[in-house]
Amino acid sequence: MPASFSTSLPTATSLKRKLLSDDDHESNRPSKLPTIAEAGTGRPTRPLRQNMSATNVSSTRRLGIGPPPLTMPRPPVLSGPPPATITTRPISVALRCVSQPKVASRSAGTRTLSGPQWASFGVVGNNDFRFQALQSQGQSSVNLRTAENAMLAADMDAERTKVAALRAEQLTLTRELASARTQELSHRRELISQTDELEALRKWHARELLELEVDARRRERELHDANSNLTATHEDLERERKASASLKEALSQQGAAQISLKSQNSALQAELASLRAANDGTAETVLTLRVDLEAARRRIDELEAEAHEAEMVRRRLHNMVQELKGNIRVFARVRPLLPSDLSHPGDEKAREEALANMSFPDTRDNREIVLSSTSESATGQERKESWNFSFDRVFEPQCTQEEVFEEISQLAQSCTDGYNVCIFAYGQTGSGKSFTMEGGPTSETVGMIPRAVEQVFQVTEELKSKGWEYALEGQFLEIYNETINDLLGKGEFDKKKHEIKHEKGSTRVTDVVVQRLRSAAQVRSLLALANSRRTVAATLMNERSSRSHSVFTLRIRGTNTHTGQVCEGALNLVDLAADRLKETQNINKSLSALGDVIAALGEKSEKSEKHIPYRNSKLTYLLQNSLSGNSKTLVNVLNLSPLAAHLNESICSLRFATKVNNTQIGTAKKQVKSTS
Ligand SMILES: Nc1ncnc2c1ncn2[C@@H]1O[C@H](COP(=O)(O)OP(=O)(O)OP(=O)(O)O)[C@@H](O)[C@H]1O
Repeated sequence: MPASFSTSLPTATSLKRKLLSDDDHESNRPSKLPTIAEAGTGRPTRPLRQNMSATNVSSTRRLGIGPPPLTMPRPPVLSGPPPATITTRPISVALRCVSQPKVASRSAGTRTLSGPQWASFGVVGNNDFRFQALQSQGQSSVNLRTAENAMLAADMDAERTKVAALRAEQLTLTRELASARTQELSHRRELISQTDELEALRKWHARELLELEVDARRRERELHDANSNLTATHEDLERERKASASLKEALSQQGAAQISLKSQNSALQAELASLRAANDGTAETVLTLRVDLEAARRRIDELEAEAHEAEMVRRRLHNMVQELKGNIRVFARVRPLLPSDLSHPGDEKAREEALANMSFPDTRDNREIVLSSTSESATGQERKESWNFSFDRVFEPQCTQEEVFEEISQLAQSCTDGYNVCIFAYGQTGSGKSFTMEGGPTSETVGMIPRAVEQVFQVTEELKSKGWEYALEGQFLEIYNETINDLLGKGEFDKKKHEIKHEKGSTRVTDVVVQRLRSAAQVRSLLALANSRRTVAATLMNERSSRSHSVFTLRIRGTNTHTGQVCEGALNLVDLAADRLKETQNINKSLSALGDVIAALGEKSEKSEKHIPYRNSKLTYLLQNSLSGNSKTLVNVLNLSPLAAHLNESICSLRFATKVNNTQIGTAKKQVKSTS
């Protein structure tokens, strides 16, 4: 580890620092050496012999043996022969003799006088003698001193020689010391360079170690990746093994199946061979049959052409029949008595009393209705009255919707042939107009509008095979108080202004929804929507439903792709309102306007210049195109209440219907154009 490595090895810097500190130490070392100054004084601090032997040892150590030379004091090396034993004692003794007034030891020829002697000398009183003695004594001491000085000078010379020798030796030692220091310095430099080298090596090792660690980590990661790859591969392998096992299983099953197929194949091959043999036999038959088929196809084409011709004939005949029946037809329908008509539905007598006296004498053609009543005259006599009416058809209370529609369905066929058909339902309130036109929710009670639409779709579907393509459109309007409302619009009753426009033989009402019709089911949902809107409007305004007319218009445009013929027809299904306020006095305004238009149309067929008052009501103006011209067929379904209480109103309605029924408005002609 690099950390342990760095702690175990001293750094180069620390090592250098140590070496430099040693240098400083060494630089102080000469203080430990004997100083020249001391030697110069002539008073060496140590005995020379000792010094010399120490120098020798030191020299020996400098040559590489023993402890490091720089740490030990280095005495001067004496290169010369050991000096002669020199004692300073005689000199010091001589000097002491010179300085001292009395000399303790004298040569044998000298006599030393004591004090008492000097005293006795004077006492004797011979001054010359004493002077001579003293003079001789002085002379001898001068001589002595001279001799001693000569000896001292000789000693001094000898000492000086020694000092010079010592100085020479010191110089040599100094040089040696300098060379030793140079040597040491070079060693230290060497050591520093080695330390640097060591440091570089350590760094290199540290780098190497780091790289090795990085490499080791990378390898560890690679190993980990390799391990996970190996695991995934193991899993894949396991899956593959399983798949392989299941494939083997499937293969063995396929093998078994193949074997059975092979056997089946060989059986089939045998069968094929026999069939081929049979086929060869029938080839001739096939050829004959093909010829026959070709002849049959030609015959079919001829027959289809004949069928088309027959269809055209059928249409002509159908419409001739309709025309012969009259282009104004009136049906009277009496609704059954309802439980809601009676205060006590279970009471049979009350039931009989509630019912008006109605009879239907024409049991074969069902064309008659007879109403009768018994009243008391002013004289108190019983007065019997009866009213007999005859129409194209009278439906008794038990007649079903289907029976009523049978009479109308032929006219739906006429619409697809290009005729304009108007079917009006009218009668007093609660007589069953809505029931007749729209009907109930079940398939038995479905009214004339849904049935007629269904019929038209059915016919257009059948005529497709004869080259006819039809486009159907529907609109549903309400006329209330001479205002038109769109029952398929947004339900904004009596707010929007809709205008009736007659252009090129067709009628258009502005701003109303004209829905493209694709199925009878779609028409049913449109009728439900219109009814819900009418109900909402009726809830908001009382009596509205009995005063508003509804007009459902189905426009049919057919194109024959074979012949290019185009025919346009319209089916108008009108639920006429009965104004309760006026119905007791007269028929309501729209109905009377309709009666006037029909009457004028009847007169016009006799006098060609007759004015037709279409504009007298919104209803007649709206239906102008369907009422005028040669393309019209009118059906009036008069609904009657069975109640005795409504007898007068019923008679009134029956009279109006008779008036309409007696009108002839000319022969209807279909609207056929040619695109070519
Ligand atoms: N042929 C019928 N068979 C059974 N029920 C009938 C028949 N005709 C009418 N009804 C019932 O008589 C009631 C009144 O009929 P409907 O609402 O059709 O009269 P309406 O003439 O349209 O009345 P209004 O003018 O007030 O709208 C309804 O409940 C209806 O179901």
